[in-house]
Amino acid sequence: MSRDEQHDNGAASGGRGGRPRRGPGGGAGPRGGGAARGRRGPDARSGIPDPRGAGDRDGQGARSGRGRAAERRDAGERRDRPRDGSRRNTQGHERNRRSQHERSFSAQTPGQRRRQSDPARLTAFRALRAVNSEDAYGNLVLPGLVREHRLDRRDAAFATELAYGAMRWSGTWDAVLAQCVDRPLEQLDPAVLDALRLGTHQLLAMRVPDHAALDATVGLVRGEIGQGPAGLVNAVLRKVARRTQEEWLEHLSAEQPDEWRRMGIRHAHPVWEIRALRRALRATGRDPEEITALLEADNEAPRVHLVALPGLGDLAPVLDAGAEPGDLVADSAVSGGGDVHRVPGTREGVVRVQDAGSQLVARVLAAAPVADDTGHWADLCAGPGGKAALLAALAHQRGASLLANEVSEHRSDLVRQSLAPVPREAWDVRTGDAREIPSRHADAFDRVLVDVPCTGLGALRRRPEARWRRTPSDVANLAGVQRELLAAALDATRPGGVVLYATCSPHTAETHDVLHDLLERRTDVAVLDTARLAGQAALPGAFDGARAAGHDVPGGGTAVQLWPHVHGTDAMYMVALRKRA
Ligand SMILES: C[S@@+](CC[C@H](N)C(=O)[O-])C[C@H]1O[C@@H](n2cnc3c(N)ncnc32)[C@H](O)[C@@H]1O
Repeated sequence: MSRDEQHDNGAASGGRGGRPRRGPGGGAGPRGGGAARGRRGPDARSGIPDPRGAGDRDGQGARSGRGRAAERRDAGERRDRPRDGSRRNTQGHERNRRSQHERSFSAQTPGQRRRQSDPARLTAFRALRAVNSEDAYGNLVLPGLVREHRLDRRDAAFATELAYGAMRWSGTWDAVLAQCVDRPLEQLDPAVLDALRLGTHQLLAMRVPDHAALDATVGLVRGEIGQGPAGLVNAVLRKVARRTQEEWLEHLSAEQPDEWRRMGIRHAHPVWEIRALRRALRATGRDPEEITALLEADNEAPRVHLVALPGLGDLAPVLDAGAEPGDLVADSAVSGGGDVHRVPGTREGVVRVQDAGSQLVARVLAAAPVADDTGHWADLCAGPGGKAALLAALAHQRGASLLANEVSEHRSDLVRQSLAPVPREAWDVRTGDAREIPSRHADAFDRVLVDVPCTGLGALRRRPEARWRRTPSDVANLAGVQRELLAAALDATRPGGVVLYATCSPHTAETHDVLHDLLERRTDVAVLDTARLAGQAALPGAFDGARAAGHDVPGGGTAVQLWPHVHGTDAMYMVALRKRA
């Protein structure tokens, strides 16, 4: 199983978190709700991910974000609810009689009647603590905690939605909490603040009855932190519960000084990222007004894309098992749900989870025309190895071989693991700084992939906490190494060979500006028509009409920018360059 979706700077994974409910306008607000009181309108979505995907190690999200458990709960709810909208059970007794202004819920949730914290909420709490106090990656830490707490599928799905949801929406929930706590949030014990975020997510974005969210969160705090803070948490969450999600969003939005901040609240993204994403849409020829759709897509759990390594894996059993054929690249599929580790071929590593955008990157490099290809290919920034495995399999089919380089020892090990299913003669792994490669391998390779370390702003669906962790200074800090790695890639490429510069960030400082600076400095490089290469490497029609992904590059040639809301992939950027003879 590829782990390339799991790690920072790569097409990291995560997205098992459930998707927040769609807002009244169809947007993915944390808790849409239609009518003002409609916390759970008839079309509301549970936001609870498919429990069948909850334990997958790759970390990609369950496709629907909606699980059997939620469906069972809904089914129970529908049985109980007569057409007149009152809530009667099968014996006709009316239950939960409330005024129109009170909230109603259908879900039975883990620990609903327990006074102490239950394992699902404890798991979510520990995941959130690890992320916020130890800088752990949510999508890496949660699966281990789920195993440690021996959660069944339903509780695993609940814990996942709760943890990922609280991570994803923490900026918005903090704005809510700031109005309910009588002191600056920074003055709270960080563990208490995390518990409040979890409680708020249950109250505003999940099908958890108020009393259950309150009791369970207070019980959690009592058990994990102490009796003192339990009182504070109780009082604060009662204030949170006085408004619906939509009412909170309206209220907070009305206080914002401008549209950027309103968007930030409503779509749970930092303002600087919204500005950068909107700028990137415009720079790549798309309508900047697509920003809302993009932010909503970022808040959805990604569909689980699978790839069969060419010549090694077979998609037929995967499709027989319920997956759908992918619509972007050959040999790909979209999981139909369930535990991807049971998909035939995953155990052997010849079928693996990989975002279709990442698959396309490898295929574009392999498809670029190179006269007299001598079969020397390189991947300069290979860890953890997802693209390297696909490239090596493609190389093997052509009698070529891949040098997969990675600076980190640990990630080099992951690259080796990832490459293991590919015949050994088709690859080698080097551990070291790619910027040193030209000193030993100048003008050596026919095809070079340089998938640079980046902010990962194109992979926010997979990494629930990443958006709040990144800062504009990260962009500036990465600028130098991105330029140096691209220069090294060109120096390591033989005249006539091709370099593919790729990044899973659409930020123009990591895409357009890097390319622009290179073209200013070097005369030995020509930008290829990357859009055409991508069209040839992709399935027919993949980029037709509104799905077009290419845009012109100053001075000639094109680059490709994929988008989650358009292509259903990470926002991968790629541009192919020919080193002039
Ligand atoms: C975006 S990730 C690559 C993802 C990878 N291509 C895949 O598909 O699995 C960038 C990688 O570059 C590595 N890296 C960062 N600086 C590097 C350097 N100077 N030389 C080589 N690798 C570097 C990082 O450790 C990280 O593993």
